Amino acid sequence: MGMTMTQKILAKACGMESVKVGEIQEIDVDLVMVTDVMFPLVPDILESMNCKKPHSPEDVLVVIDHYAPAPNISSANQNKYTREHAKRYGFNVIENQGVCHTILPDMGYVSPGSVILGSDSHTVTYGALGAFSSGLGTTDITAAIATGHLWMKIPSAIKVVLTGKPGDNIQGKDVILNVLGQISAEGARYKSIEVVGEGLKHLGIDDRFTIANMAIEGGAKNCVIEQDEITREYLEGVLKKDFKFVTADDDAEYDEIIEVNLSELTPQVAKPSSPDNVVPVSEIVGTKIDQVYIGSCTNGRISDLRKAAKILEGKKVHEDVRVFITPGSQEVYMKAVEEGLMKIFIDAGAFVNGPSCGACFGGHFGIIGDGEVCLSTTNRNFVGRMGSKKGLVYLSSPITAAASALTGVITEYQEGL
Ligand SMILES: CC(C)[C@H](C(=O)O)[C@@H](O)C(=O)O
Ligand code: SF4
Repeated sequence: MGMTMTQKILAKACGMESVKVGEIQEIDVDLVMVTDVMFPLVPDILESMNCKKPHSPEDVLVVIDHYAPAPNISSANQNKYTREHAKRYGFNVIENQGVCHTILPDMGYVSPGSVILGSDSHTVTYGALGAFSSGLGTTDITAAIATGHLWMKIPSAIKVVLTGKPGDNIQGKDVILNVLGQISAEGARYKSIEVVGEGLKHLGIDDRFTIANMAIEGGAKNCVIEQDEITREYLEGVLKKDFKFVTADDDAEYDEIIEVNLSELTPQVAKPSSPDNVVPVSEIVGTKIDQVYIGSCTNGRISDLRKAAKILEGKKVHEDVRVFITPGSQEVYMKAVEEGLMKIFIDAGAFVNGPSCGACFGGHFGIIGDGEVCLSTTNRNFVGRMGSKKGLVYLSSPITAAASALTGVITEYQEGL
């Protein structure tokens, strides 16, 4: 029986020739990432395990990104605790560099075939480069920190085949929203989503990060995207070591195969209050919005900002709409400054934040009030996700978000808007 990409990675990580769906295996972990939200639990759990010396502290990254810069005194104290204890154990602390899932790949921590576990559910993002990556609860994460390995049930897989060529107003966000609409928020529970097909060659690396990032919104354990020349070019720019692509066997088994024909795909939007509540943008054109948010680990990368800037250039955002731009990382921020994108945003009347998780999870930098409607490029639109429980969040691509920022209502972008 052939293996999927995920099975191949996990087989290698547990030193086996092959693994089967449903088996429980002990896998070696290459990297553990913990954010400021969960890290404060780690020292006590390590104590309770009687672990004085974690397995390999140099392979543990503690990223302070959610409540960064600290928006209030309790976060400031929590971050202080995190810094002190992370350093005591010898972990690497990364702060104010941006969102974990944007910075880890760009810093060269992710390679095809590597096993990365994170305390954050969107750790699935790294599968865009052919890694096995998954978000876990803090107890499991701490066990991996303590021992360097973890038990794992080998997941079955859903294959997503991308065909055709997308139009200019289509981004990775439209692809994954469409997939979520097809499979539902439960559809991939504890499964891998493996994305393949000739349509991939039209999707840049940033689009692929967006797709992998939102696999968790379908309940997926992980997501692996087929690697190709686009992956190679990106990895050659960030990795200092050799890497080898992971491929699925021709006779690998999938629970389900779904197809997205990119030629026919139109801009998609997730309506409140679930990321799988997806309709084409055209169905809800004209819905009034109070705020537009462009950023997060889903859509805070440079190509996202470039696309938004192209639409906003020389224009003014609608007078009734607040527009927040939150780059995913310092690196993205700097590039955007160098390319003149920030000037375009500010001239258009948008507000630019420093890189952070920001308002994505209702933390700070633009949360919404009672009855307000936000069109956001983030990944979740649950009740209360971006602030008030009486607010509503719609999810879209940066192109749709930028077009809507100009009109004050949900808008399908067309040339010449
Ligand atoms: C706050 C944190 C636990 C959470 C996650 O795990 O995903 C956050 O990053 C999110 O996007 O909801
Ligand atoms: S940007 Fe949003 S989705 Fe991403 S890690 Fe931060 S809070 Fe979670």
